[in-house]
Amino acid sequence: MLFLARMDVQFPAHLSAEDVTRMQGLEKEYSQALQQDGRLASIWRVVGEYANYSVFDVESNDELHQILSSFPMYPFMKIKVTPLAKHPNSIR
Ligand SMILES: O=C(O)CC1=CCC(=O)O1
Repeated sequence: MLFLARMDVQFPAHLSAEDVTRMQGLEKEYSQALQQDGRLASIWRVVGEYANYSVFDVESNDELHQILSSFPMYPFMKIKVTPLAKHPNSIR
């Protein structure tokens, strides 16, 4: 099952720069593991925003929820998920 997720990041003002850097490092590690195993099929930066669009390829809604809620920066992200179906005009 394919899902498009938009993630908007907003760190609280009281978080130190060191904590933000540490979070970003943990996020990168987790994100790259998901990319290695194919569940995070692609991730794109939204130009000019601290946000991304990501395509997930997973078995179920429950699996996607588990993945999203395990992102280290999950408490600091607003996430909007759109389920994707095959377009009838697609050649792939
Ligand atoms: O867009 C970001 O930087 C936050 C994020 C979520 C998953 C990821 O790899 O980065």
